[in-house]
Amino acid sequence: MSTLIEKTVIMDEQAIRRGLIRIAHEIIENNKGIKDLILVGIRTRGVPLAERLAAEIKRIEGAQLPVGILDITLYRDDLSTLSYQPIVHETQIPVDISGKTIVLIDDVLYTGRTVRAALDAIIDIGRPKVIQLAVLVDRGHRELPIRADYVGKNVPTSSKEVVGVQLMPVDDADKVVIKEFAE
Ligand SMILES: O=P(O)(O)OC[C@H]1O[C@H](OP(=O)(O)OP(=O)(O)O)[C@H](O)[C@@H]1O
Ligand SMILES: O=c1cc[nH]c(=O)[nH]1
Repeated sequence: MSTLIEKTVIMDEQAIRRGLIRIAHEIIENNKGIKDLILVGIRTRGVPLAERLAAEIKRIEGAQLPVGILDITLYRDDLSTLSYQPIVHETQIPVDISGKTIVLIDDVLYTGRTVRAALDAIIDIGRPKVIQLAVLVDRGHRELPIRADYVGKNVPTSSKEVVGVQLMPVDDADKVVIKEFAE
């Protein structure tokens, strides 16, 4: 059996914090303010990222943006082939999304299939004016025509590697590591 071992820390607590501060500024600048913006975190670790971005935007602009939580489990394109029973968590979007600008937030962008599922989940709820995407790490290897509008760090990876994001309070630290399977 092969195990995943940690190879390199590519973002520590400070790098994550700085990346999120930059993304918060970019979101404000790109949208010419924060009117009609809703931040939506994709479970699992998109949720603490959305909360941190909302806190940063509040620090800059003085207003709290609505923060939603999206569970994409039922929208996965491999749902029918899973060998286990997936746990479906609740989606919570606190406001009407019609005509609004949604910033979807996730920790890692890889094949793009999670984001594809998130787009379907959002469009089932309502018809936003615009959907943008923010990710902490873009590691490449896309299988769908999806790109992020805001990226904390672009990390070229081999397909044998795994990017592991740890974020409090889900995890007991804030860091991003590259892991690889050991024989
Ligand atoms: O672009 P993709 O190939 O879809 O990969 C990216 C997704 O993979 C991870 O989620 P995972 O399914 O491991 O669930 P988790 O966030 O609950 O850990 C990560 O959090 C992204 O959501
Ligand atoms: O490396 C990867 C690929 C998908 N999802 C992750 O969290 N890490």
